[in-house]
Amino acid sequence: MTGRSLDDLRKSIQNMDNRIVQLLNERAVLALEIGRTKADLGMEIYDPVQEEQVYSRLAHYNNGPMPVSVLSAIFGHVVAASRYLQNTLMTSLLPWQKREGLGRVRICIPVVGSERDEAIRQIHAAAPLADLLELRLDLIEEGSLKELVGEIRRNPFPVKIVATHRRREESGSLQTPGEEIAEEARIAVLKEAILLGVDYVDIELSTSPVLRDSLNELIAEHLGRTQLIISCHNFHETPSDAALEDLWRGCREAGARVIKIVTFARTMADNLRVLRLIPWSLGKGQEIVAFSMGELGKISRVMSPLLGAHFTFASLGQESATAPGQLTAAELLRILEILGGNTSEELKSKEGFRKAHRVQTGNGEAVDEQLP
Ligand SMILES: O=C1C[C@@](O)(C(=O)O)C[C@@H](O)[C@@H]1O
Repeated sequence: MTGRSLDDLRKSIQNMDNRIVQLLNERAVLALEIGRTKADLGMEIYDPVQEEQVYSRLAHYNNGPMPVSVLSAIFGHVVAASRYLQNTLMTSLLPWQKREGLGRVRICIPVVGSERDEAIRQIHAAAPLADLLELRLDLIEEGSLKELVGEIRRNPFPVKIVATHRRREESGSLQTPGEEIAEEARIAVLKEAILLGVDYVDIELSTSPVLRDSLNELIAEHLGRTQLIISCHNFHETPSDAALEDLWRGCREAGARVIKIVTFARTMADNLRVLRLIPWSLGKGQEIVAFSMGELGKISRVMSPLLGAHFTFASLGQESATAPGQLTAAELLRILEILGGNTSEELKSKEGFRKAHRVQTGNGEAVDEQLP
């Protein structure tokens, strides 16, 4: 016993909390500075090796009585907060969005870890970078849906949840005999997601109408908290304009809150045909996600949110990409930042960069281009 009164002890704790808040903010300022430097160097925000070093340094420094496991859990949030701030910094560097009055670019990161622990790791790594997390329930073999949803809700970053149990026929992977999950069982998982109050459930237009409608009915019974995404995926080509519009109409008639049309780009022009659907759909008051997959389709993943798509997909890392041509979230943010005209002072001062931006004036003189 120290002999100090409870009030006195609490006062000391309060002072200490205030100091911790101040230190956390000082740390946040440094993290933002690091974010800017990473952006200038074209580095990814998420750096697992560096994060590991933070934890081992702390374990080494720790003299107790705080157990290392608890300290690591606390710093897990601190590190995630830095990533979140760096991500916010990147997205706030998009001046044309302000000019055009467009909404913020929303990024959906799929969670695919086949083992429970890996799925949970991905949730915590992706949440600070994402606006939505897509639980790819067809690719997560272990872990209960309830646990994963709970894990997302408990993480400190506000992210919406998309529940997807992709039909084999539309997943881009080959069907393995005996592996296909019965349609009823697949729908049952999505129903569980609705009962858990996830924000979106994704169901393919090609699913039997009876099963599809049963999802919409359940959503209505639960006060419409969950939004139904009705999706179409074509891993081979981009169908004709008329066929794309037919797919759009099919999704609309099936009661989609958000229509999702994802095709494969065989030519650059395919991107234009898919992207055209976005302003066309928004003009009819219909939320939509539309882009093309594949190497040639990468550009459409960047363009679509700029045209007003409800969200775009990006992966946490290259190894967890769920579709051809999917960029990592860090790559996507970097491209958006570059497109936003934010060129760092350091880069601008480099000779090669200046040469590349030397322009001819009317009288033939070479001068540096005026950059934003
Ligand atoms: O439908 C989609 C889009 C996607 O296939 C892509 O191309 O990014 C990725 C999937 O995880 C998601 O369900």
